[in-house]
Amino acid sequence: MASKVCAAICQLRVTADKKANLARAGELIRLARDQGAELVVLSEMFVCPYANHLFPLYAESFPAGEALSFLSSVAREERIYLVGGSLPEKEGDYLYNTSFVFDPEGKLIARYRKIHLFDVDLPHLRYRESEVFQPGKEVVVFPTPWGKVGLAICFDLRFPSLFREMVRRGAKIIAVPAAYNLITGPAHWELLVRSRALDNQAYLLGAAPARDYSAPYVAFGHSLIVSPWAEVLARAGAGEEVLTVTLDLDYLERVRRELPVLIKD
Ligand SMILES: NC(=O)CCC(=O)C(=O)O
Repeated sequence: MASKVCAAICQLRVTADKKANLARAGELIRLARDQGAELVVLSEMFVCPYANHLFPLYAESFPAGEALSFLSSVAREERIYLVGGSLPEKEGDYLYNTSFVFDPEGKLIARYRKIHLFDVDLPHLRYRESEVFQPGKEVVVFPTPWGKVGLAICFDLRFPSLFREMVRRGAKIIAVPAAYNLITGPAHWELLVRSRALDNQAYLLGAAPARDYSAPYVAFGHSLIVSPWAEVLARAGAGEEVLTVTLDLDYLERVRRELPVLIKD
């Protein structure tokens, strides 16, 4: 098993034009590849603005769909493991907020449906993802040459037991496509990503979209790559950006050995 992997997050500005979003995602993924990335993560809803009324219009049913075929092709062309952020997935009569993962052959190797839907009633932010999406039911980790990678989406970050379950199943790296906002983002985003890294002694890849004040839901930005010691290894600003960091799995094993909290759980 290889002990080092160059991981990247592509923080892109999402527009209402799906084709343009895919083209831009392709450019940023190629930029990440030029910087050595072998594992690339996109944000939650990288294909469409984050808005309940739009999700059904952009939904795709595996294996058909523009975004799904784009993800598979770019993973194959660039020879990367690609965590395709998330997109609205349609199966039968139901929609899910789903992350699809492709391997360097372009083959689908994992599919995670967001378990904890974003239903909140804050003074300046009311959101009800459950009005359009069904919650997922399955915890997902997938194998890579560097060890197992777990998947969570955005609001899931607030539910530590999900992360602990991924770690029980062997996850060393956890990819979190997300889209925090200007209310909860400044207050909680970094704290949550670092907390989940700390309590699971895992690498966390928190992938956000770039901020766009003209969007119906203004994303916070500030994608993060955090170490098993909860250090921020890379932090994006609010605009478009590619983050790349080499993750050292021997270091992770050292942290878990020297501070053995997981085995006592
Ligand atoms: N899309 C989401 O799940 C947003 C989650 C969020 O902003 C939070 O505060 O949690």
